[in-house]
Amino acid sequence: GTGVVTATPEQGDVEYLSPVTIGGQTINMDFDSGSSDLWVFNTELAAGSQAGHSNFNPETSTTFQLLQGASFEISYGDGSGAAGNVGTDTVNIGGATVTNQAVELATAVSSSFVQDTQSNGLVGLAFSKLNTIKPVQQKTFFDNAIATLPIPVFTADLRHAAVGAYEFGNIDSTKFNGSLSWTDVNATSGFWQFSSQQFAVGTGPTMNLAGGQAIADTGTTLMIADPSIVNAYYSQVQGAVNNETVGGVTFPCAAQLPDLAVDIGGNYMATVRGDDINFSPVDAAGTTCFGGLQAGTAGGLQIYGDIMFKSQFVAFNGGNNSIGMAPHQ
Ligand SMILES: NCc1ccc(-c2ccco2)nc1
Repeated sequence: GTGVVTATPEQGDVEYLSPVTIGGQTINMDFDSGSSDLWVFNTELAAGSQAGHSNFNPETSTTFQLLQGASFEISYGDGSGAAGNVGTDTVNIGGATVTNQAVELATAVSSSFVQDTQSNGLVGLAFSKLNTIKPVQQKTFFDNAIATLPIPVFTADLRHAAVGAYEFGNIDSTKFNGSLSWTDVNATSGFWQFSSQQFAVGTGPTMNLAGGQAIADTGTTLMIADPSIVNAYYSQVQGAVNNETVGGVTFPCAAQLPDLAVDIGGNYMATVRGDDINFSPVDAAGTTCFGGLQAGTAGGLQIYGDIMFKSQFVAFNGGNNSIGMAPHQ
């Protein structure tokens, strides 16, 4: 069957939370197309870490089974991480159900996760080759569900400061304008990765980024692009500066931000709305704002995170390893 759940943004669109039912217990979690572990806050965690969270209780789930001797340990690009034990249980996401899903019970989580009491774990939706469970790697929810879905797809419909949705096994064509543009994905790295070699700032000329590669990552808040793109973009924004103290580019909150179009696999130019690149104020007065577009390393993998998803409806096809995109309806 299919499954559909809400995707509710935290304050400031920092991340999006969706209800997941594990062994009959419903817990709000962060769906992350940039990683491949499903781990959850739980009653095995130290009380101080559990405080304020929804904690899965494996003892009250009649379907939970410990996976003897299995463990996980994951660290993310933002320096956060989690580690712990592993079991299996029935996981139901909006109706799409997997009866023997690996559920990773964190016994240690980094402080940024503890402090984010809205989020109680991650559902990894990248390729299973990135799963960190040892000694035997386990599959993602999507990998386990895919054969039972009417079509081998999940979609992300993320919105600025509004409730969106994740859907499994169906593409809701009322959620986007026109037709989806499809692009082959290179799954070698385990990410939903595609070439992204051209870009345009506002109504300006199309510019080249030879060899550019990017991933579609719902678990990253911002859009991390090559410095050449970031410099070209903010050269068009009055008062934009690289603010070392704050850790990225800031500009006056009143600035008029141009749109940014980026190439998706040579087939489609995805336009990211300028308004969404005005991410958040850094000062109480709301005078200086932090950019939703920030620089990665030159020539490195670009990370198209939630800033892009707020402009584009995205379908992830695990049947033929492709990604479909179109502007939101
Ligand atoms: N890209 C994976 C990811 C997702 C969320 C988080 C996170 C840290 C604190 C709260 O959430 N870190 C990394």
